[in-house]
Amino acid sequence: MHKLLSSLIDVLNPLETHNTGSVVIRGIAYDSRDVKEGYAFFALPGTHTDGKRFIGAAVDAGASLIVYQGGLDNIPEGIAWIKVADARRAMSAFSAAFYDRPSEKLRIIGVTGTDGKSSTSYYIWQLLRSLGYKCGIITTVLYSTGGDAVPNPLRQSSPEAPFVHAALYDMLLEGCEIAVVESTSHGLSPRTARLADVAFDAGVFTNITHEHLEFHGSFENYLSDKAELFRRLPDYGAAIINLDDKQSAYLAEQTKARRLYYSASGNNKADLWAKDIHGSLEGTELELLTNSLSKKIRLPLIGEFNADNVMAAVLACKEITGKSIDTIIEKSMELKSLDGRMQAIRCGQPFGVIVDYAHTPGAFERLFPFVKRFTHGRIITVFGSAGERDTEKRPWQGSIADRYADIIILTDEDPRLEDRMGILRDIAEGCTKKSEGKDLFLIPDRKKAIEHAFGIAKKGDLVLLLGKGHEKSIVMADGTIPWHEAKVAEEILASMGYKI
Ligand SMILES: CC(=O)N[C@H]1[C@@H](OP(=O)(O)OP(=O)(O)OC[C@H]2O[C@@H](n3ccc(=O)[nH]c3=O)[C@H](O)[C@@H]2O)O[C@H](CO)[C@@H](O)[C@@H]1O[C@H](C)C(=O)N[C@@H](C)C(=O)N[C@H](CCC(=O)O)C(=O)O
Repeated sequence: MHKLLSSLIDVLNPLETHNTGSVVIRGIAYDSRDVKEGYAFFALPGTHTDGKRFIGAAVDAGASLIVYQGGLDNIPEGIAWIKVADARRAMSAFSAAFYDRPSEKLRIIGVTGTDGKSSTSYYIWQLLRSLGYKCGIITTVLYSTGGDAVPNPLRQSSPEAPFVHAALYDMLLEGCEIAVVESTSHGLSPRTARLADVAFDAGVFTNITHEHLEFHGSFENYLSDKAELFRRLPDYGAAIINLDDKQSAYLAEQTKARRLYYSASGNNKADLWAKDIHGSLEGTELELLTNSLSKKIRLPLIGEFNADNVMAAVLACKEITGKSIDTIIEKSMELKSLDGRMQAIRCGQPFGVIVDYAHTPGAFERLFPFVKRFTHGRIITVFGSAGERDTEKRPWQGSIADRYADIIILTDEDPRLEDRMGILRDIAEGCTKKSEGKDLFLIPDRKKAIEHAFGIAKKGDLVLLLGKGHEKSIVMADGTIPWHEAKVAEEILASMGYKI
């Protein structure tokens, strides 16, 4: 694919331009290591370094255009360059234009919230497919441009704008009508502008609790960044809101779109509400109600919180397709859960093992009381907290686990450049009822931590492995190591003599 720069230049709102006549653009990169012949290189300011330091490398790799913000000491000769006010914002607009604004030709459903975004997105995608629609999906866990979903190749949930628009473009080429885009607060934030030029038709809000305050600065900013999805909806669009969340009124005020509410707590002011939710480690039974319908269903999904996710998905599908809610609810009984989300590991061992991605206080508050109800023995939990991310949540995670778990084993999640033991000590501050060495263990090496958990687990106990879920790596100070929590758990069980 290629385009003349002259057909794209206006969307950049250039402050200064140089050599921009008859330049051909063949792709877009924000990392010099990804630049190929004819690419536009966006030099982005970063938290660790500045993209402008890599302009030389981008030129050597064949870049035909450099876009940057702020001052530049060595302006390269013999190449086109454009100075803009905000390089990330410019990259978003440029990416949308380069790929012919694919989001305007698809019906786009954005899903935001602290917890449940990926599952809800996946349920919407599955429901749409079972209703006969061809659709794509971009989530933390998986990704599809029209065919079967494959694991997300990136470590980002909301990827950078060039990836998003390229994926939406591929979806159109493959004949998709609808796309489901998991929309994180990072992606929606004007500071990253990753989703700034995606034309959403419907937005789903799952819930909001404490997370990513290292990035947003305050809960108010975090909430406001999430609300960006709702501000951006057109008046003919649909805003699907969890009525049970404290921020539902705020979210509703932020949009001119039609508002639809769901409630898992049985609030009949909602458009769709649930009652008699009974979960077990096998699935979830509940009754779904609207003003004109009541339907008892069984979801093959573990975790009562899935009632919220499924109701959100049902309403989103109804709004985007116009199909009857009855038909959509019927299809929800065949939904599959995401890899690493309440995934039971069964290798014949006498204790239970569940792998889940829960890594926020909100997710802990939902998960622990649920599993406690079905566990006759002890709860042994293994988890950590990400380095260089929200530090305030660490003791909070510890105190929730302290209330419900009998034994806590703290371990690496993604330490990054932080001191590994320091992170574990921060979490341990919240575990006031436990004593180190007795029912609290700090074992940074995640494999050793899981081995320890399995080693002490007895018949009837439940071992909860939290925080990694589907993720395929652990980010350490000196690089990334491959990881697959479910496989590691199975391998350790196999070494103990338990095999499927
Ligand atoms: C903390 C954060 O947001 N980091 C993002 C940021 O990285 P950074 O600021 O560290 O970049 P940097 O290392 O300083 O480099 C600056 C620039 O120089 C470039 N560079 C660097 C080296 C080189 O040799 N050549 C080169 O061109 C880099 O590609 C970058 O564009 O800019 C990068 C490029 O745009 C992003 O990929 C990166 O996201 C990383 C992967 C990340 O982990 N982001 C997380 C926090 C995130 O966005 N998470 C949310 C999930 C939220 C949720 O769970 O709800 C998400 O949507 O994924």
